[in-house]
Amino acid sequence: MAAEAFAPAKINLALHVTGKRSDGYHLIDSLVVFAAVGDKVTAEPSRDGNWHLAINGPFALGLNPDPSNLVIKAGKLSGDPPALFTLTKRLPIAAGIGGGSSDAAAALRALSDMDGRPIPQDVVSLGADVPVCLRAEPARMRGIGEDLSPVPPMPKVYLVLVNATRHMSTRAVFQTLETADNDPMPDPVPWDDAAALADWLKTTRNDLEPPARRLDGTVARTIDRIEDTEGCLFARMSGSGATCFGLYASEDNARRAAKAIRGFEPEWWVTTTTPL
Ligand SMILES: C[C@@](CO)(OP(=O)(O)O)[C@H](O)COP(=O)(O)OP(=O)(O)OC[C@H]1O[C@@H](n2ccc(N)nc2=O)[C@H](O)[C@@H]1O
Ligand SMILES: Nc1ncnc2c1ncn2[C@@H]1O[C@H](COP(=O)(O)OP(=O)(O)O)[C@@H](O)[C@H]1O
Repeated sequence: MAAEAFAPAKINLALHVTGKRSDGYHLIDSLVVFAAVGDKVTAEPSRDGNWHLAINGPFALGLNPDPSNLVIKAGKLSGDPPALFTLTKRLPIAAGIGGGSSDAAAALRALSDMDGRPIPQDVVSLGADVPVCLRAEPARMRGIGEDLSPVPPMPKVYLVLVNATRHMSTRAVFQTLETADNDPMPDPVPWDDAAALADWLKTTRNDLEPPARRLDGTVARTIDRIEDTEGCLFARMSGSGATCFGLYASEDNARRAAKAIRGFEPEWWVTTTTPL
């Protein structure tokens, strides 16, 4: 029997880099939320005993359906029997919104729903973002991504996600970071409304934004476009970029902002969404 799982976009509302491990991985302290926009992964039993992947959707052409795909890697980590996956790729690739990690987590969920197999233990071996993507709920993420703790509920907010459809290498952004030993994120506090969340975010950082801005000039342009829209309470880059988000209190403002940005930049990926 086939099983389907949603792979929501992951957004790092704040991301402090607080250290570096001896293996080169960085310690982070991040407020992560998930959005109602995302990919879809379907799993069904394989007829020939091999793992298979078919990819469709608006960003399908950017990916190869081969063993390097995180969906297949997740499947193999979960063990036999193999499955046939179908991935509907709606999120831009290498974009700082965890598309690959969220697909891997969705593949594990779909397999588990398909035949009851357990979710494997060592999911961080698939990618630092996979543990948080398996939970797919607001969280404070520490360590390299394996240390998760709950945060106060999100207030009603509207997000506009904007990507100039440029791939950004996570590895290159971490390598361009000047200082790894930075202050941790302040403890999250209950946020009454969108304005309170925006005010709190102003006391935080994304330490990967300065190196990403140095690597790709479209990051600054993307933030400028978002900040110029009416009702934008806060704008920042997510993860290692290059997707940036704008935060709004009203759905109308978010929709109008997305329309205005699309008008200026018709080639960019622009979407309105809400945190899950
Ligand atoms: C930066 C973050 C923030 O949520 O998100 P994205 O921008 O990828 O969405 C994540 O830490 C990314 O997680 P993920 O994309 O799974 O990274 P991985 O595949 O494990 O690592 C890719 C490369 O990034 C670097 N890396 C990644 C995570 C980390 N905590 N420290 C690192 O130094 C390493 O050079 C590694 O080889
Ligand atoms: N299913 C997948 N979706 C997206 N990227 C994938 C997938 N499988 C493997 N990758 C590779 O993982 C890398 C990171 O992609 P992605 O997870 O979209 O970005 P980010 O980590 O910046 O959020 C890309 O170089 C991409 O080729």
